[in-house]
Amino acid sequence: MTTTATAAVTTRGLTKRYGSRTALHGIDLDIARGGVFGVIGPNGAGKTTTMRLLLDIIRPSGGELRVLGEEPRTGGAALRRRIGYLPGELHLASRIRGRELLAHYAHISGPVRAGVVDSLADRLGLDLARPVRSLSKGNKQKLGLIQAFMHEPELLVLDEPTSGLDPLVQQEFLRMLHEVKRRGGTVLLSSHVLSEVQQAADEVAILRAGNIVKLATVAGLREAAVRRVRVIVAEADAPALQATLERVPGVAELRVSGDLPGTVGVEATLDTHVDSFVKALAGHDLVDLTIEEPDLEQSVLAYYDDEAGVQ
Ligand SMILES: Nc1ncnc2c1ncn2[C@@H]1O[C@H](COP(=O)(O)OP(=O)(O)OP(=O)(O)O)[C@@H](O)[C@H]1O
Repeated sequence: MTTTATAAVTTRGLTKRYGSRTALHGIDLDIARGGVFGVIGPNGAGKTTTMRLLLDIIRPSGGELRVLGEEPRTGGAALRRRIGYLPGELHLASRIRGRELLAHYAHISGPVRAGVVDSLADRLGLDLARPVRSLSKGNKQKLGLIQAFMHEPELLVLDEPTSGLDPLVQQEFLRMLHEVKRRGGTVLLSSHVLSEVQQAADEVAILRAGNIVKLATVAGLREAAVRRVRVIVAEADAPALQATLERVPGVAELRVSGDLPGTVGVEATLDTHVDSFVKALAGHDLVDLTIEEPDLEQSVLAYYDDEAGVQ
């Protein structure tokens, strides 16, 4: 397999079968270093399976896989120390305190700089003196995040990282991701929640039933997403305006109405750049123009659909 020295993760034809069930149907991924890569998809899409393969918790049934230039199967403890991992399901039932548990993890993950654990606990609002088993779901998740981040690994693999976190803590988590990026680290995170991926990630893979159905930059998704536009035009000829706007590429659901005296109302959806639509209105006297934020959720959900084409 040809891998670039800079790739954080490369997979080719990565396949995973559990008995007769195929969870991953040969996926190809290239995750460059120094960015945040999001994997989204419905339940059972294969997000957790992909992450567990990267960590060598499970082994592929076929295909090839490199993580930080190494094969997870042979990378051993040395490779594991370069990665921070937050599993999707944390089982923390121990009587020991958070601080002791993190000290135990630090033996496995490798050196942790002085002050890092306290600083992370402070930022996330976690009391490290409490027994782990007495922590709420959200506080357990914070402990999981600290153990993933504390040794400042080159690659963070985070399975549903914000699950159970309140919005303020989520904001702090986003700042932590930006800091990882600034120091040249790479983050791979999975989520059900598009808004989270949208805020955090540069690129996304949409997984469905073990296949990648879309690979895109978040900026590209936004550009291709449908926006709703509303315009009020003064003193226009409604049928003529309708005819003009119908010819604009990417316009759909067009409604032109002259209900109010002296003005014409226009509503439409746009699935391309707003430029040609706005230019088609030039020469008219606009009373109001509203272009809504693109509805990314809607365009991503379309890929969850059975009809969506497989890339
Ligand atoms: N240990 C296992 N044994 C058998 N089948 C499994 C096992 N783990 C996962 N699967 C199956 O593999 C498929 C992918 O599961 P996976 O947990 O990777 O999906 P996911 O995208 O993480 O889903 P979710 O969003 O629900 O966490 C599913 O059909 C699941 O039932």
